Amino acid sequence: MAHKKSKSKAKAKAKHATGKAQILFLDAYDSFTYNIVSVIETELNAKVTVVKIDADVGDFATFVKPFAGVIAGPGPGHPGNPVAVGLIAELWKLEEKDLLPVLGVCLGFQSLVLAHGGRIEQLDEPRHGMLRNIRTNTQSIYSDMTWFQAIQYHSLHAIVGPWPLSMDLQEKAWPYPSESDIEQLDLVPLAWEFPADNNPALLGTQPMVDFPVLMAVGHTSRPFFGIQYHPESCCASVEALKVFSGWWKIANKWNRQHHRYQEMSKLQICAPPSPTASFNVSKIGHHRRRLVELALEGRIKMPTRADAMELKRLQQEFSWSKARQNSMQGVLDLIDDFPPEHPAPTNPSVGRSRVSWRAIPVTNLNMTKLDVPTICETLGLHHTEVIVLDSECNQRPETGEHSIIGLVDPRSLRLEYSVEYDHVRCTKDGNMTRESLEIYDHQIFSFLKYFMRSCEVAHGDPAVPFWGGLMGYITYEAGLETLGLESKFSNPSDNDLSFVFVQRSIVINHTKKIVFIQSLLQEDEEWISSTASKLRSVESPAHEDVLINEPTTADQTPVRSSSIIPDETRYKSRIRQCRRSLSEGNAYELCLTGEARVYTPMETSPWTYYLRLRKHNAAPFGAYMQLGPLTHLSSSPERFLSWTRKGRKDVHITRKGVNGSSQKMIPLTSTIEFRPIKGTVKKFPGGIGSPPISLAQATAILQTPKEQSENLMIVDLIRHDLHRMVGSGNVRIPKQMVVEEYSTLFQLVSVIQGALHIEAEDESHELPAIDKCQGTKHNSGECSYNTGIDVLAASLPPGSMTGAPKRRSCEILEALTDLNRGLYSGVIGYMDVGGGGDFSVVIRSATRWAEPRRMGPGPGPLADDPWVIGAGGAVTVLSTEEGEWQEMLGKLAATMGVFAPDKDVSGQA
Ligand SMILES: C=C(O[C@@H]1C=C(C(=O)O)C=C[C@H]1O)C(=O)O
Ligand SMILES: NC(=O)CC[C@H](N)C(=O)O
Repeated sequence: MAHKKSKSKAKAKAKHATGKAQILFLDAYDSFTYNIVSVIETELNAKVTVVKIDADVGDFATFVKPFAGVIAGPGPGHPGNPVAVGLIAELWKLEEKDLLPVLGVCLGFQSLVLAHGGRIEQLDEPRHGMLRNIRTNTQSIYSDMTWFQAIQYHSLHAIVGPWPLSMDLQEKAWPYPSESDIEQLDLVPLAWEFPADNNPALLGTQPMVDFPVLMAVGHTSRPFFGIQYHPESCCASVEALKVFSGWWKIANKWNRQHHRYQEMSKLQICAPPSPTASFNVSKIGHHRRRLVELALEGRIKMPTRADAMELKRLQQEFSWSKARQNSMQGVLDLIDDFPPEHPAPTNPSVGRSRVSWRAIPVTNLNMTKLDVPTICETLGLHHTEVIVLDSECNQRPETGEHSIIGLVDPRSLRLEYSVEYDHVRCTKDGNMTRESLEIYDHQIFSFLKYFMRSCEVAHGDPAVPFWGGLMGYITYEAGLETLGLESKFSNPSDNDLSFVFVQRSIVINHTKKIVFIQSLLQEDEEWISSTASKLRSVESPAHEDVLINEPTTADQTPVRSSSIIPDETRYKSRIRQCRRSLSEGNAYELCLTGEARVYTPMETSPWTYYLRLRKHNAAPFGAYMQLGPLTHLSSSPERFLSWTRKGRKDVHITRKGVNGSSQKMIPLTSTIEFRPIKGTVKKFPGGIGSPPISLAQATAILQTPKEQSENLMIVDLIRHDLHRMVGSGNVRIPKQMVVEEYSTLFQLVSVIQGALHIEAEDESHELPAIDKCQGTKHNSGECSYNTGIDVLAASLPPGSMTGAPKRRSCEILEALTDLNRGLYSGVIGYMDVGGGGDFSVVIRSATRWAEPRRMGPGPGPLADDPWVIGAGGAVTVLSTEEGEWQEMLGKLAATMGVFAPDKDVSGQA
């Protein structure tokens, strides 16, 4: 009894201030890291600290001491490459006295094997996103598990002892190896993938190897384990997850036996700053600011554990926060008439301004032709600067309910940014000021978050997704910057991000047939009324059934144009290079793209091309954008990311007060949604005009391992991006791999949603727990909160346009290109003053930039500036050169067709 008591005391001590055991995750820049973190935090009730493999952690043995265990994560590259594994290799060098339990996953597993006398070889047929039956020896980390299904993401495989086993050995009874084999080895196999367990009926394909592949090992004397597969993938069986609790049980036992808990409980975790921390805008919230003020005035002592360093840090943040407030005040002053009295950025709930709006039901107006083109043409918007997010065509309730027309005029405030500079250009009426990003952590998204927070508006109609706010675009290169990568090529226009503050807008609800005319300007009744009466004057067409598909000027045939498409030989050679990278284990999927250029004569207006595009290639995320040097026509089927305005959902979270008491609160929640597309089938295999294939035929093609694995990899990548921002256990997949039909293609679509709990710092009446403030130092970021803008910044560029793992994929693709992607592969959309946002992926689109010589005020692009049309597709190890080339051409054709090219000059782009 006495023995039992002391044991539980030790256990309790092991738990740190959060009351949870601490696990270290060494992240090898993978795109599945936070999916594993989520499983561990939810299944093991532990707190995970994520540290990059190249972080500066000082003495490694000292650094790992406070942790109850380590996960050595998956990642790109070879385990023998010190750069690929970084700190993971240090685990195996720890002295006996410093040992602690480790679970290696994939790359981490391979590193474990390599460090203990095993070999690493390349598989002939790498498996990326493949479901496999895996058989265990039912012991060690697998007690009670005989077999399960898991996903594999590896090109390399590990070999220990005399294996790989030949086919005939596989027939022998488990367990392998024999006792005598074990004696000579440091590592014993714990799980295998046997070809016989993975027959073609399960896989829908031939088994890829004819020998068993090692799936897990355990060290014979040290607390080291490793698994080759991915149990955390959304397509793995629930059974597969048990390995984590199996490992945790052993880890706890080992820690107890080695009296680690007593020591751990005395130690502070000292990890480099968290990658999950949100941008600085909210880091110093209202109450913390007050706290610092009081401390500075000497009226309070900083609560326990807030030492002099912490106070100094807060003090600095405080002064930077003041600087940001001043800078933002200057920017807000540029906005006409809005808001009348700026709310203090730290307390936006005070003095929120109102949206003036008027809703006009189409039926009341007796108009049957109030479609997007008609509205634009009636109001004369089609030949001016304007942003039209057009979801009228091919609508699905979940994507195509609203269209948004944002009016732009010279008095509108524009915010522009280039990755080359550390400032935002704020332009109004042709006058430009530069706001330094230094006080925003050099982060444009931090500036945007602060800006949006500063002009938050309440009291609009909750049924309208956009009341006004920023509309515009973010290029692929601006996305690369968020990953810490630099593009070799600069954007021709100098704008990697461009938003306009839209104060007058028209939102059309296509399902309910209501038009909302809205203004953020004070006393803008006159504009609202005159717009309403212009729309009322639209005459009903004689035939009502031609609404969407027959826009007025769509069939005006454009005059001759010429085009350049990517060079076949070069593109195919790039496909081969992608496949080589995949085989070497440097990536799991790579979204390769090419670019076509179309030269059109001046006579045909961009609006005419847009009308043709929306007619012939209708899509839920259509867009027409005339903004400064840019003209953009889009028929994108793909939502990148949307987030709802924050609202109270019926979820309770427990929050710790300063005095240690815990309180239940209903958090403000924003629902985040990603809608990636991966998997494409042409609808007209014999060319446009030929007989289409049916949905059932397309589904049969899209339900093959090639297409499904392509989609799965991106779903897992997005789950990771989202888990990282919304926290463990807050991500779900309401739709997985559903076939959707579009004008010229069938696509495989998944929907991933996350619940982002926004800590209501401003609304709460108590000081935030200082514990949480310190949390930012080690990974929690809990004292501030993330918003949709943080999720946007943390998820660019769109995973479906990069491949996985994202960062390494971008590097590989960058080396394979000789052009920047610009707006293609970027995103366009809006951030609403009410707090929501929605962005689509820029694909199936055409973009025309004015040459730099004509930049600045003046006309937009001229006719001799080419339309740039990007297209591509995901290359996996199952891709063929011809298949990928054709897929890219198919996607190009859908957009290029609207320019009616009569002359193709191949070979230069
Ligand atoms: C690269 C493109 O599309 C991307 C690639 C897809 C695929 O590989 O199946 C599907 C949709 C997009 O995420 C493109 O349209 O140019
Ligand atoms: N998922 C991983 O960790 C992959 C490990 C290694 N790069 C491979 O491809 O085999």
